Amino acid sequence: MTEFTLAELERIVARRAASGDANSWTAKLVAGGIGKAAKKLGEEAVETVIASLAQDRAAVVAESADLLYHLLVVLHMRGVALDDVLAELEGRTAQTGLQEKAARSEE
Ligand SMILES: N=c1c2ncn([C@@H]3O[C@H](COP(=O)(O)OP(=O)(O)OP(=O)(O)O)[C@@H](O)[C@H]3O)c2ncn1[C@@H]1O[C@H](COP(=O)(O)O)[C@@H](O)[C@H]1O
Repeated sequence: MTEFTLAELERIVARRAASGDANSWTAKLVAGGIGKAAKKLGEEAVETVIASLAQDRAAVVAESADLLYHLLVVLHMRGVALDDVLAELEGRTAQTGLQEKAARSEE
């Protein structure tokens, strides 16, 4: 299992966004503005849907990776931390009372 985390990718995105590096896709996306970045995110979402409907596992993995990366870029541009999203998800889990059950089933 990989040890790579979305938190790590979030930090990379922040670093590359600020780099101004002409070779950086992240810097290019950020320089293009939220409209273009959000449109790209939408395209990646659609490509993920198409891949999932085609039952193409490799494509689902690749498109999901594109989707998560572009989501992190848009979150960065909007000043939303990944932690805020995770806290929202955690809150929903707590609401349904499933958090403890999930933890127990791992024991
Ligand atoms: N995870 C990604 C990542 N996923 C996708 N992409 C880029 O997103 C771009 C768009 O993807 P597409 O599939 O749409 O490919 P495309 O050829 O541009 O297609 P179209 O424009 O024709 O639609 C491509 O240039 C991909 O390289 C990514 N670019 C960067 N990262 C991460 O960000 C880090 C920093 O990258 P740079 O900012 O480029 O230094 C990298 O080390 C990676 O960890």
